[in-house]
Amino acid sequence: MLHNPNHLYIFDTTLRDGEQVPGSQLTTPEKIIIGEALQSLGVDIIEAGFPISSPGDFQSVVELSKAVREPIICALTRANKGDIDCAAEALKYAKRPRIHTGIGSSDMHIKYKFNSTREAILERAAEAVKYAKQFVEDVEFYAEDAGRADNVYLAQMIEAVIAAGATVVNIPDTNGYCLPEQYGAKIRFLKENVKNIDQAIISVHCHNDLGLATANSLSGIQNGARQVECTINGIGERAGNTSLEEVVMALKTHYQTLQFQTNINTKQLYPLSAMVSRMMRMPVQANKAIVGRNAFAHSSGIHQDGVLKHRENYEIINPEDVGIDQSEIILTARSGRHALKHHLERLGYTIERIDLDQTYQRFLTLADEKKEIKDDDLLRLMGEEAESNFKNGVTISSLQVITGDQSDPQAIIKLNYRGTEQEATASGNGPVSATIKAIESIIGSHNEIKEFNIHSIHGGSDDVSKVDMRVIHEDQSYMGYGFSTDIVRASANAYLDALNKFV
Ligand SMILES: CC(=O)SCCNC(=O)CCNC(=O)[C@H](O)C(C)(C)COP(=O)(O)OP(=O)(O)OC[C@H]1O[C@@H](n2cnc3c(N)ncnc32)[C@H](O)[C@@H]1OP(=O)(O)O
Ligand SMILES: CC(C)C(=O)C(=O)O
Ligand SMILES: [Mg+2]
Repeated sequence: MLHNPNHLYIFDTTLRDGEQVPGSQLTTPEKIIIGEALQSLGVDIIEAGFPISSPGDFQSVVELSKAVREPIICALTRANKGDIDCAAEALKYAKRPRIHTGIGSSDMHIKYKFNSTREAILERAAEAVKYAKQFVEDVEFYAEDAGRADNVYLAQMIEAVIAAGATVVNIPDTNGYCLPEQYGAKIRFLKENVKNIDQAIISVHCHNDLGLATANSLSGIQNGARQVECTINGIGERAGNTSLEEVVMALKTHYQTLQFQTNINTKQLYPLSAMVSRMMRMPVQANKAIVGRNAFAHSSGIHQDGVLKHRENYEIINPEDVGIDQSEIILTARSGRHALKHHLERLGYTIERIDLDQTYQRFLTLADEKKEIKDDDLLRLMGEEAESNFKNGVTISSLQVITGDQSDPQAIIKLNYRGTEQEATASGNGPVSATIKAIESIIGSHNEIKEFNIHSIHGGSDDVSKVDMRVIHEDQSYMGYGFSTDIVRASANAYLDALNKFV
């Protein structure tokens, strides 16, 4: 098979090996949705299923072959005629079909799975490839448990299946046994000792039982493999398979050293990871490389300061490259003043007007009580601070609003302003507008409101609403926040919160 020597073929087996995870079985429409997303991601080969295993899996391979036309569609079989007939039938609508057949290659499997001999198994391997070739040109052979197989015997088997017509030879570390150096040396051994190896592409298929699947795959690639078999989020039997996003981002990050290209649009990695996790009911662990919730989250002060000064101090990948908007600075009791200042500024606080050291001490007390400090906690913290800082600030002593569809809404408000209680009434085209006008008539100035958002904190019509607004005063912008079960009162509170920052 002719191929660009710098192209690394991405063989995705999320729908086959990934789907072997208990509880993660997919319906045919779900498989098609994921298959189409894998096509858009740019994978070269999709292993769609194991057609003999059930009528449902057979049908999924048929439907996926019809729906997904760009990548090669591959179906798995054992080394027997029945499986191969079934796979060929399931693939009959595929634009570019591949049959993936194979058999165990370790002495363990030969003796304890097949109760057979090396010679007989080698013959069955070559026979299966020859038989599959009657149906499709593209036949991949897997030497199951190659990780534990004797290299000399493995080389004989690989030579025989290439002679029988295999276009791709897959060397699986089925049980995730190998160390990276051992696995790399195995691939190199095959490169150097299989006479006809240049007539096929070597594929790596590693499992993660020792957490080495990605390292082993890269080692295989560095020693001559040109196809990598992987799954989204690394899902698969037991501890899983090589994770697609890890191997692709390792190749991209180390392009100067490894010089391999893939067709993967890496910006789709995170959205696809989330989709697969949801559909396969497999949560992604928080510290999972590339796509975990914490992969681009910084929570300790020294790291946060470093990232805020220059992102690359603590990030080797730009989160946007994998489809994540931006890194996160998580506020905890391990955060420092730089991180706190960053979030306060983001929320619209003018730091020059705040005693950062004092605020930080109050923040630490709160952070020791709570694991993570969210925006609402900061707003509450700053609200309390505002109350003590703005002893002479404007506060509401009462608010009455009349609204309905018979007349313009009217607000009657009493404010504590400059040491006295003052009252005003105003109407507007809505209850909030009437209230703001009433406040403005007491303070004697009009300030433009640029942004105005109302959110419910937990959902439900009896919820506390949170209002944020950006108020422009003398060309400066001030954020105001207000909370109340009454959205008009929350809006008035937010306006006064902003106002108290410049009054
Ligand atoms: C490493 C991997 O991921 S391999 C792929 C694993 N995926 C699956 O197993 C898919 C789901 N499996 C199934 O639906 C079923 O197991 C089937 C349809 C494949 C087979 O079901 P059954 O015929 O009932 O057999 P069962 O699964 O119990 O046993 C497996 C048989 O296949 C044989 N076998 C296993 N691997 C191979 C192989 N690569 N080539 C030929 N025969 C094989 C076993 O020796 C055993 O045969 P035996 O009955 O002569 O002892
Ligand atoms: C069927 C083969 C390719 C496999 O999944 C393995 O050996 O892990
Ligand atoms: Mg596997």
